[in-house]
Amino acid sequence: MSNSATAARRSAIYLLDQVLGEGRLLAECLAAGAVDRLEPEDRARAQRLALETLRGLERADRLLANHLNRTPALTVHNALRLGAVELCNGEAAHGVVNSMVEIVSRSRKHGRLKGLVNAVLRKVAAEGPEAWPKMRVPRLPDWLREPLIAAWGTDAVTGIEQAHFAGAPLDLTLKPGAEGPSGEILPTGSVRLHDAGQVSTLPGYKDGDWWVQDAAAALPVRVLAPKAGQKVLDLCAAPGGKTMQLAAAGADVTALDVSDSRMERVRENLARTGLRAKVIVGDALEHEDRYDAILLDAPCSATGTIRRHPDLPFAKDGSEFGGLIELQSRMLAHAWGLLKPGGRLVYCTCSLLPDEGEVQVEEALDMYSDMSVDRDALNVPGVETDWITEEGGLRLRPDYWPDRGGMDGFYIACLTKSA
Ligand SMILES: C[S@@+](CC[C@H](N)C(=O)[O-])C[C@H]1O[C@@H](n2cnc3c(N)ncnc32)[C@H](O)[C@@H]1O
Repeated sequence: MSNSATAARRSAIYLLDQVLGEGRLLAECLAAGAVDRLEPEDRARAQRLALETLRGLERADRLLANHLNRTPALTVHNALRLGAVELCNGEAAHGVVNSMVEIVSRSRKHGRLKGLVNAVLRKVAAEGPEAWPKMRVPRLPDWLREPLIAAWGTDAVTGIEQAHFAGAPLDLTLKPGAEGPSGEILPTGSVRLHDAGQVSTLPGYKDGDWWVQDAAAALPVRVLAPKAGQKVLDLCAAPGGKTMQLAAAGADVTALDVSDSRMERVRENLARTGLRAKVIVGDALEHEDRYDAILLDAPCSATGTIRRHPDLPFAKDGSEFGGLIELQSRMLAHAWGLLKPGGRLVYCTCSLLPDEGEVQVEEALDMYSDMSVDRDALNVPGVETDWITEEGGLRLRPDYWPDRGGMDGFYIACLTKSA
């Protein structure tokens, strides 16, 4: 058994402890340096193992419950969960079991449970791989499942859960005229790679020919369709996928975000791709100027991104969503004031909850007499008419394009201000 495989597993267990015990998002843990001491390959492995375990958590818990009289301490439970998922995904039993026994035996507090870990994982190794594919697709927790069923129906939520369990391929947005790695060209124009490997080693990365951006996330700028030279504000810009699209279209872009560290990513992305934008760190609600077009990609529950962030349903409980919904409507009101008469504003969120999408736009249309929806703006390649909503927005869900590998959940609407 290699030390490096065990180190990656130990870090994966730590990440699981943080998500499932402390309610922290993986992105927060990684940004705080949780796996920085590992070699790059082991770092990637630790992250992949944590993600796979969270995706398969319900199945792992069901298998383990057959062999546990009571639930052990969280970190031992997480070692068992990780071991069960690896075993059921075809990893060799001796490596997984020995590694988990070693990790638990080194714990001062839980070392005495190494025998239990050994016995339980051996049983899972014997029966798990055959049982695994017959088990139901893991469900979302009720706090999220129930409002989604109320919004989209049970069949749609089952499809969304299948998409979450399958995970996400890697989508790229190409700079106009650039060539990217060869992959599937999606109807909306993004390039999809099903087995991408390490992003920074793909052809064209260093030359800045493309950037990683889910196909759904690439649509708001296509809907806004900025013209060269137009003065455009990207109001919540970091890490900058949409800023780069706006700049690549030749717009005069101001990118604003409240987070200094996230804005650093925008600067790096612009430098890598050779694109230009004015970068401002500040509060969207305090920004003053006038623009021809505005993109408001508002902070939201991010419930549309669970394919790539399976930690979210475990780290969150919905308690902060009310505050986000209020912030979205204040941001939309402020952004509306920054838009010139005759201008266009795209409001979007990577949320599956209508309160952060359809309802925000319906309420805004009632509130502002100079606001109307531009349905024609949704006439972009690859957008299906079924995705267009009653109030004239675009609803995207992870269960769409099931044969292609799904897409992020998103809501997008183009609002025009009377001249
Ligand atoms: C959905 S993300 C934006 C993603 C980005 N548009 C992209 O395509 O890469 C929402 C962003 O809103 C920012 N944000 C949250 N509150 C803000 C505020 N009051 N003013 C400006 N930005 C804010 C967050 O820092 C976060 O980067």
